[in-house]
Amino acid sequence: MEAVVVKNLTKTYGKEKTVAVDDVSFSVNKGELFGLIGPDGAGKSSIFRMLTTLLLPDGGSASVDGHDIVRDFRQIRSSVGYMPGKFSLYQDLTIEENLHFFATVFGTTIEENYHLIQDIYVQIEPFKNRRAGKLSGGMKQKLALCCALIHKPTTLFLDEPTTGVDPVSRKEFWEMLKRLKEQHITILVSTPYMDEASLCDRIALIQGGKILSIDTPQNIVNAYPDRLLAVRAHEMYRLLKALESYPAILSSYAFGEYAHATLADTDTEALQAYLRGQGLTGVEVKDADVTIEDSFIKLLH
Ligand SMILES: Nc1ncnc2c1ncn2[C@@H]1O[C@H](COP(=O)(O)OP(=O)(O)OP(=O)(O)O)[C@@H](O)[C@H]1O
Repeated sequence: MEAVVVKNLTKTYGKEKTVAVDDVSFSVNKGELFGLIGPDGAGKSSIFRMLTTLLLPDGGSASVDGHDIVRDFRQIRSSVGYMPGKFSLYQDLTIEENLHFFATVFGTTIEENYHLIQDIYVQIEPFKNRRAGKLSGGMKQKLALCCALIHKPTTLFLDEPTTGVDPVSRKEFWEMLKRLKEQHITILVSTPYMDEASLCDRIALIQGGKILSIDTPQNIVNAYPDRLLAVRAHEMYRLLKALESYPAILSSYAFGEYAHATLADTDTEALQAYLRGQGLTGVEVKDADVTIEDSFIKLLH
């Protein structure tokens, strides 16, 4: 059963008609954790804002729980939860007041749906009288998630929930999402962090308003067409320069302490000899495990 269906959705901005979302189609199954993965400006927020009825599309159509995003905006607004990219809560209200406010707006109470937020809320409850503006990034994020959940949405839209959040809070946040999935809530999450892609059931890789690929993270990685090499030497900058000028090179880029490279041939011995011939020391060439980031880079070219 599909919770979200997007067909040829398009959005342009301004007189110049900058295309932010370009003929995008995908669907999300009920109870799925679906990720929109792409860099800043890829069009993720525009898609989420159209699906939550805050922005009108210029073309195409979409539905959430069978409701059309233009015609049935009222039903969608009462049934979805949305956590925008920028912190959107009332800075002058306390944690408890913010939560109470959101519950009241949706005609419910904190008590009625407390079971949904309990796991998350207990972590910020000791500070419930602190104003939202005075919270740390991780705490703000937890409060925003509680506020987006308090009316028991069927579908949750989380726009870059972990941007600017420390690594420990990021990990905790994804664990919270896993637990929410068990409550049968459909979750759409956007992120620029490629390492978070593997935590989703399925992902759409997006760039320049276009979807490059949609599949499970594992299938996307498995579809990588080339043999990927991890290459190391004592001097990274010189290594990258040498790789660029290697005759059989197809692609090369820095990847942590290694360079990742693909070749037109399979002769890694010849590559090592070439690099040593260029005066590089500490040369190591081995097969690399393909990551979503490698797949993304490949799809971009
Ligand atoms: N209100 C607007 N007016 C003009 N251009 C806009 C507007 N909102 C977004 N854009 C442009 O549309 C493109 C897509 O932006 P969008 O915010 O949807 O991307 P994103 O993937 O969510 O990235 P970000 O993390 O930067 O928000 C970008 O080029 C952006 O500059």
